[in-house]
Amino acid sequence: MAQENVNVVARIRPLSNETSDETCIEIDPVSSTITLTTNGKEFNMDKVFEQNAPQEEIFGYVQPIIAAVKNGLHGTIFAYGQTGSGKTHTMIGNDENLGIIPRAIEMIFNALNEESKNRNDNFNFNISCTALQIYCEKTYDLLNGNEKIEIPISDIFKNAKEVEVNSSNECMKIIKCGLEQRKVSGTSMNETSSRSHAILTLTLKTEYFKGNEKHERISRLNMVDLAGSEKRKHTNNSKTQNLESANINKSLLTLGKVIREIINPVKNQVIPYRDSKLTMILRDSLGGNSKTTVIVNIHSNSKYFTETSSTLDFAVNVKKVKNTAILQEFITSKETITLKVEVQRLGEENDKLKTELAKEKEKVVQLQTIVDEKDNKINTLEKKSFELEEDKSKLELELKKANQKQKKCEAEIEKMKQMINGLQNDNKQLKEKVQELEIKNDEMKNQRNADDNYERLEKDIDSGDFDYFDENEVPVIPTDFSSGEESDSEENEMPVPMHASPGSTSNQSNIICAPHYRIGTEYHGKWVKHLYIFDTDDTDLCYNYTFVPKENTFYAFSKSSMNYFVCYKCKNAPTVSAIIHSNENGEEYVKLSENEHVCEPQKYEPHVIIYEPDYKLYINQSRNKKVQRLLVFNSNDKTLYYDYTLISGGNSYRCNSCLNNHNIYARAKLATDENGKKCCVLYAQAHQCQPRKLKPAK
Ligand SMILES: Nc1ncnc2c1ncn2[C@@H]1O[C@H](COP(=O)(O)OP(=O)(O)OP(=O)(O)O)[C@@H](O)[C@H]1O
Repeated sequence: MAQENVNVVARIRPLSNETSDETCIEIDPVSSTITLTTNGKEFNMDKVFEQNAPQEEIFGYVQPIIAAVKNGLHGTIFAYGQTGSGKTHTMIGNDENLGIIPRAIEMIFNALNEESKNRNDNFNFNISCTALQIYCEKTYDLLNGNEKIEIPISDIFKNAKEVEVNSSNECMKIIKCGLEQRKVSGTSMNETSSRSHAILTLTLKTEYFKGNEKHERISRLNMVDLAGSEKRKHTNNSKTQNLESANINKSLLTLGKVIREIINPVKNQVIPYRDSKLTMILRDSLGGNSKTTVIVNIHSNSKYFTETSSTLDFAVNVKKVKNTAILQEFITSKETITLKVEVQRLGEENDKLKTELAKEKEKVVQLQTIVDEKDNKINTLEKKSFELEEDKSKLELELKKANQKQKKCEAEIEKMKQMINGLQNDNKQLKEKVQELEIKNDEMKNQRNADDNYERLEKDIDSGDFDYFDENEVPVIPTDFSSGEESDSEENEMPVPMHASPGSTSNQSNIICAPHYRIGTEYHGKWVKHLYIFDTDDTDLCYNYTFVPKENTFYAFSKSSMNYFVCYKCKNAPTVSAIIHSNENGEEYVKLSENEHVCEPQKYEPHVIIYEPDYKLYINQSRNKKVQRLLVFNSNDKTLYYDYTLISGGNSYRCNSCLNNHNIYARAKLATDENGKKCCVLYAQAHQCQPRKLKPAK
């Protein structure tokens, strides 16, 4: 573990085609000395590569570092120099002139593959790479989308993405890809000027077994392409480029300062590696555990004399830095390995258990939450249950009271029912009594009427005012009862309706003369006039027409003008017009136009047939007018009779027993039955009147 100085080589870039292309240095290749022609200052290097030195030659010079890294030592190669001096050309190069980085990668893979083939001690290797850039004092990961990262001083690669690579091609592809994201821009001094420091690191892990021991080596090769320093006076940069330039110069100044302090340490003063990101990364490479080669690139044009002088000063200083490269090998016995494996296994198991424990804890927390929620629910339900119990007790109390009330009410209802029954019975009895009394009253009234009638009748008969027909007499039919004159008719019949002579002017088919019509009035919610018409040939038939009041003649039934009727039976039939005329004898008749009226005439059923000598027809002169009455009684015992009064010229009679019923009228006619026996046939429409006892039988 001997200390050794940082190896410093100078590479002079070819002069450009500038007109004032005059060099400011002289080179002594034997002593590797560069002399500034302007001031004669000499700078001794470990090696000087002149303008035409090919890339292979430069690489050939740094190969020992790469070999050392392959064998387990840390190594660093970095290029330093003013902008445009050829740093990127030296480190990366191009497809035709590969720089140190692609050549180093290829060499490492070839060497390790070769070694792996040749050794028989279970030699194994693994290579990974990282690529960072420092731009304006911030670090970015070129293999991870140029993401900005922090680099802790304890482990500068901690946050960097480390990509395992299996071949030099793969490795170069990845690195090229990363470098495409590097900050590069065209400046007045370099069309492809790097505006950031690029740090590519290969990490090599090798292992082999020797006896019971496992030998592990972990070494790193840092290859750094620094951004170039530039003087303002030689540039015509943009504002951004000037800012970049200021940052580049600042970090390079810090690098120079760190190097000066390494070579001239101040007692009790730490080397200010932390002053810049670059020095933090190069900490091991400068004064630490690394074999380091610095390539100072020089643009020898005399106009860059100051920059060249500064670069050579840096080179001389960095050359004084001493490093101690330590073999990064870790030897482990099999037991230790076994134990390590066991420890690792236990660690993994522990991790697994920790994960499971965390999951279980999470479950417990979830369960606890559920339990808490349930507890809350239970509390709420208990509270509700308690409240419901209270309500239940209250309701039971109220129910008890209500039941008691209901019982009382039921008892009262029972009492009232009994009372109602009693009252209903009383009511029934009273009604029955009332009915009885009403019947008695009616009977008494009837009896009184009958007695009056009978008395009057007997009186009439006794006084001789009362004529009657005997069975051989033909009654005289009055034509005008109001006039009180008797008819001269000598027909041997009871009052029978007859045809009137139609007027000579009338061509109507239905012309009916008095007394074959009758005008009656009925009450159906309002008073309605009826025209009853009898057929003289068949006294059983009757037409019943209802008067239809015409507009402006409301209820105005007139004998002198046309009246309109509808058939009572078929109310929908056409209107029938009727006018009452008088013939030359002064008899009234009805002239009826029965337009298309096909209704069947209503037939009266015989109500009673009275055989001789049981009927009598009287003409009563009482009450200042002649009244024709039909008295019908049993001639044997004189106990039963019907008492009818003739009320119209149509041989119609009203029952004297039910005077109030206007709808009831009767007609009588003398007839001979099939045995030739004379009789009186009495027709009565719905006449329900019972025969009355006139006089007790003698
Ligand atoms: N030794 C060389 N042989 C041929 N061409 C060279 C050599 N050195 C530099 N050049 C050319 O000079 C130009 C600038 O070189 P390069 O970009 O490598 O400089 P740089 O130091 O990296 O500059 P910066 O710091 O601005 O990035 C490039 O076109 C490069 O090809």
